[in-house]
Amino acid sequence: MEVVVVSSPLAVEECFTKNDITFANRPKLLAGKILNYDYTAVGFSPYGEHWRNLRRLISLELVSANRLTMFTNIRQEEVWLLLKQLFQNSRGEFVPVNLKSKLADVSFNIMTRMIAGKRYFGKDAADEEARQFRDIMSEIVEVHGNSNLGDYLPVFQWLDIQGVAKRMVKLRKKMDEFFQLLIDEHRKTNRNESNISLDEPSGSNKERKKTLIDVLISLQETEPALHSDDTIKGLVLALVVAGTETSATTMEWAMALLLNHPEAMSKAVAEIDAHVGQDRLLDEQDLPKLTYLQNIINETLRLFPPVPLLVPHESSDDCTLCGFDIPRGTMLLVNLWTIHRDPELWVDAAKFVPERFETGEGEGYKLIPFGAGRRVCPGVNLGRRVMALALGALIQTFEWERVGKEEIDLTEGIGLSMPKAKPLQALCRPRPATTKLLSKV
Ligand code: HEM
Repeated sequence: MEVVVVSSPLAVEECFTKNDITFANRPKLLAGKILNYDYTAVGFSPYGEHWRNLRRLISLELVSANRLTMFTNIRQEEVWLLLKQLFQNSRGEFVPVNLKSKLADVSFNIMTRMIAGKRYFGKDAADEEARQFRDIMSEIVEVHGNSNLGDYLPVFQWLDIQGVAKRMVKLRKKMDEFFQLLIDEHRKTNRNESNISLDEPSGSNKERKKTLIDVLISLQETEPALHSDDTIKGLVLALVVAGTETSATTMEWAMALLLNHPEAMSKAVAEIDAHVGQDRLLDEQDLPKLTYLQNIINETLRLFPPVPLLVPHESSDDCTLCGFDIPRGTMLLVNLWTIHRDPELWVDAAKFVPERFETGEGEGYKLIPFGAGRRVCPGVNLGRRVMALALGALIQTFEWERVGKEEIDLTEGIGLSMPKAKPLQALCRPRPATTKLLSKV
């Protein structure tokens, strides 16, 4: 397979405007072939029209305005739980916090509660089911994080010298059984509870919740072909793979950058104090007013995009790109990392300057951390909400400091979504002005 790497905004624009239909496919990479093998509707699937069904389901059933509202309290509760834990640990003093794992817990628990009404991460998620899910997730991250040579050099496909294919086959079986049990459990509970309202907001962890799986099972009755168990499993897989690590790593990078730039942190705190105050916790309705906070997130996504080459695309037909002939079946990689740091496109490209977005510096195809065109990330609104809510709440209520005097090391590591090489540790203590507020959470 030929591979084309694009690293200029003009070429990106041509890919996702003139050639958007041609590049709407995904190549048959090993991860997609094996992990999604049985799931004919899976989003990452290159096959036929199936990805359209997955995107339709995500748009309508998870990230539509209605559904985002329905799941608001899950996002809010998970953020509050994090604040509560930090508050209890700190007892008013600066204490070290492993931010990487805390932010990952929030991100994963929000997603698994929306999907299945379950919390699988954190100290209180200690049962066997939670352990199994965490094992599956860490294995997915590991096998996806390491490139598979066979995807790029066909001779290695036969040899499987990295043993990736064997591991994936095993992992698929484990995952399939886990997700099937989850669906069966929901189906059984739904039968026993004849009158659950699907639009009723979800409650706390102890209550019966209306989850994405409930919604899909009910749709299965009316349109079985579009909502088979395989479709549901494929959707769950796509969401936990695509929608958790991405947000968690971005929040971790954002906190690392803020710790290295205390002036930006102070500005963000001042903005929150001005628009929200110190007598209540910020909520999602405050987010549109917090433009500096949004700029911090954009600047983080510019410097550390969690999907730095986008998910690979494939041409379904011959086409031309910037005057070059591109044959059908070519893999397209978009090098966002290079575009986002190109000194020809950005002033002080390597520096963390959230203010640059106040003057419209990121317009056009220069900043595309969520991709573009018809395969653009469908979770952009959800991801942005979760990140802004969690970061805003952490900044509003705690003072943050580096563990040592030296700057936080910003070296990138290897993983599913460009993680920090060294997990972020920081010191935090409640802000005097918000201690009373925290004690009520
Ligand atoms: C910081 C947060 C996130 C970032 C930076 C991000 C980024 C991306 C990127 C770059 C792509 C590939 C686009 C392309 O190939 O053109 C993508 C695809 C995808 N994202 Fe996200 N994403 C984030 C959060 C989420 C969330 C919260 C969800 C959950 C709904 C999600 C679900 C997906 C899915 C299902 C796809 C595959 C779409 C397809 O193949 O048609 N993402 N994301």
